[in-house]
Amino acid sequence: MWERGLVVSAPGKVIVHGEHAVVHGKVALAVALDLRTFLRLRPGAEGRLRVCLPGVGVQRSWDTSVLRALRGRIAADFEESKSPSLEQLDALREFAGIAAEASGPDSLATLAFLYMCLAISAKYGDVPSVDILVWSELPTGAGLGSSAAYAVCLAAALLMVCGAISCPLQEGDSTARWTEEELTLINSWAFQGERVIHGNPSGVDNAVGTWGGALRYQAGKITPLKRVPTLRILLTNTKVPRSTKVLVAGVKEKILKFPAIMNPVLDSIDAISQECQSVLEEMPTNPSPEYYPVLEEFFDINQHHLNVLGVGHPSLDRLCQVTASHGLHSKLTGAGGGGCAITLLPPDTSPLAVEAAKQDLCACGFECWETKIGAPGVTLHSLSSLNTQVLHMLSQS
Ligand SMILES: Nc1ncnc2c1ncn2[C@@H]1O[C@H](COP(=O)(O)OP(=O)(O)O)[C@@H](O)[C@H]1O
Ligand SMILES: C[C@@](O)(CCOP(=O)(O)O)CC(=O)O
Ligand SMILES: [Mg+2]
Repeated sequence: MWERGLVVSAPGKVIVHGEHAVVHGKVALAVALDLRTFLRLRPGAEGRLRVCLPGVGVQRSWDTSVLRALRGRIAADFEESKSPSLEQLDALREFAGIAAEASGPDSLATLAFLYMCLAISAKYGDVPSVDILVWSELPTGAGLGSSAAYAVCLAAALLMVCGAISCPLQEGDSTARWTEEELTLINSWAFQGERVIHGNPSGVDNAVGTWGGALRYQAGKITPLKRVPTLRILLTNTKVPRSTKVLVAGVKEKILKFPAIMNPVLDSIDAISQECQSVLEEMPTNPSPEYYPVLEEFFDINQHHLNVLGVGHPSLDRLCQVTASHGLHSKLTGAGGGGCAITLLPPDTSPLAVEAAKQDLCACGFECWETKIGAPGVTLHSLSSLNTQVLHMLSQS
């Protein structure tokens, strides 16, 4: 089974409420999305580690002996609970030929890969001779947690290859998942990968990528939501690029500059997340329209708060105006500054209104699609269980 290769996948996410505030210890509600990142793991040439990341234009390979020597130089103490140090990241940048100020997707993805590979192999085994290819259905840098899905896939694959977690797929199985204990380890290492990419992540994205479903997240505490109704959600990508790292740093700066003004905003976002959780948990599985106005008001209020935090964007204002003109309510999701927004589609919305809203959004140059939420977390797949598009994308090298 291993000779032919294995595939690990992890879902993206939608933050319903609590983005940014969650970095400062407040509550966030997040759900896994039915768009996934896939990682193909194959035995490589002896003594070579190869990584191919077509989504960010990276194709690199290294001698495992060279990586082992580098690991020896920066080993300090790699732990799943310990942040990558500035010195370690500088050494990895120098090794990979990445300029100190480089923050492009290719640089961050290579850096996260090298960090996770060296740290995990230092703790659990040897630098593996493997070929790794990562391909994603998720847009990169659009607020849907592509960085976390990437880090979760890498953590699961590297921990498995180093023997720190089992390979749960039995002959004949199409998919398999790991035990709670193994998932906890995957999540901790994925968090370190997110740290390389985001600087100061809250951990909510990697938690959803690992566990899937719908959850409440606060300061590292993950609580699955008791009941989640079937909600119809329209996802719209403004296609305006932005970096989570830069936006998170901007919010921190604003809080430090105006604590008395900004902290109440964070508290209010926290209250929205908590109220929204109560409303969702009280809703029946297929809720009738009268449950929706309060959820719509929460969207509107939070969108204003996120603008106050400085993570809005004219494209997002436009998006909210377009959907409002069809009686629909939207808010940004993820880091903002462009990227994606979510629009609630109550069951009594006429199909014509939804179609008209979609057309107007597309006319703005945005891309939108309806989505299912609550997908499974990190999963191991047999090759034969994957659809042809995924197989095709994973066969490039
Ligand atoms: N498929 C992928 N392959 C490699 N790296 C990826 C992939 N998807 C995301 N990344 C990494 O994650 C970064 C985007 O993360 P971020 O700015 O947090 O946006 P988001 O998580 O909202 O998509 C990219 O710059 C890249 O380094
Ligand atoms: C802004 C934030 O709350 C979510 C970022 O999500 P994304 O990277 O934009 O998908 C940051 C975090 O929670 O780490
Ligand atoms: Mg991210």
